[in-house]
Amino acid sequence: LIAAATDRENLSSRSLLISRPYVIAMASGLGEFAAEASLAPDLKRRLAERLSLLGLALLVAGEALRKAAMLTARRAFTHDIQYERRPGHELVTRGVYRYIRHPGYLGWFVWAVAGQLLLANPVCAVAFAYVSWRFFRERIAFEESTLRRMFGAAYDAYATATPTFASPQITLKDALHCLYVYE
Ligand SMILES: C[S@@+](CC[C@H](N)C(=O)[O-])C[C@H]1O[C@@H](n2cnc3c(N)ncnc32)[C@H](O)[C@@H]1O
Repeated sequence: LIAAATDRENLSSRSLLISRPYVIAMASGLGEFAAEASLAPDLKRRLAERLSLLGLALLVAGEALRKAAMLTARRAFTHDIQYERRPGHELVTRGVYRYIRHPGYLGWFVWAVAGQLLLANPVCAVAFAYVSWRFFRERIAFEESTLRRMFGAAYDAYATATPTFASPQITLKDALHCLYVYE
């Protein structure tokens, strides 16, 4: 509905973001839930008591952040990464984009992991976090190379002043190394 309201011209069934990897990921989540609930129901209940409320809160927060990003960027929030600057495509640095680069991706990331916490699925929660973090790290690196070409020094200044969550410069190995060194 928000995609229809903000960028009706480019609306298609692809706007629903339902791809093969997405269906496989969701099926894995349901599979883990069913397997654990039938093999170890008590453990699953205890896990759910600890994780489900947190999962629900994060699910709502992630979804709200993504919707806020779409409503802020409007027509700049295209489904596919743009290679060339379209007429009217301005650099968005207001609203949620003031606090973080790629709030839409962060919202999706939080929403995806939170769904698995809500289901009390430890294996899929870790797997979703790892796979989607890697995916966004690569996508952000590519998207930012196009944004730098389109907006030049203005994008450099924005990127210097505003952090992002899956920095193209930091790998998971680097992040774990920092945790190990500074713990
Ligand atoms: C699916 S949208 C995702 C937007 C952003 N990465 C986010 O997570 O909120 C992808 C399009 O957004 C555009 N885009 C990303 N950040 C932008 C910004 N700060 N200002 C203008 N356009 C942006 C890119 O050119 C790309 O075509």
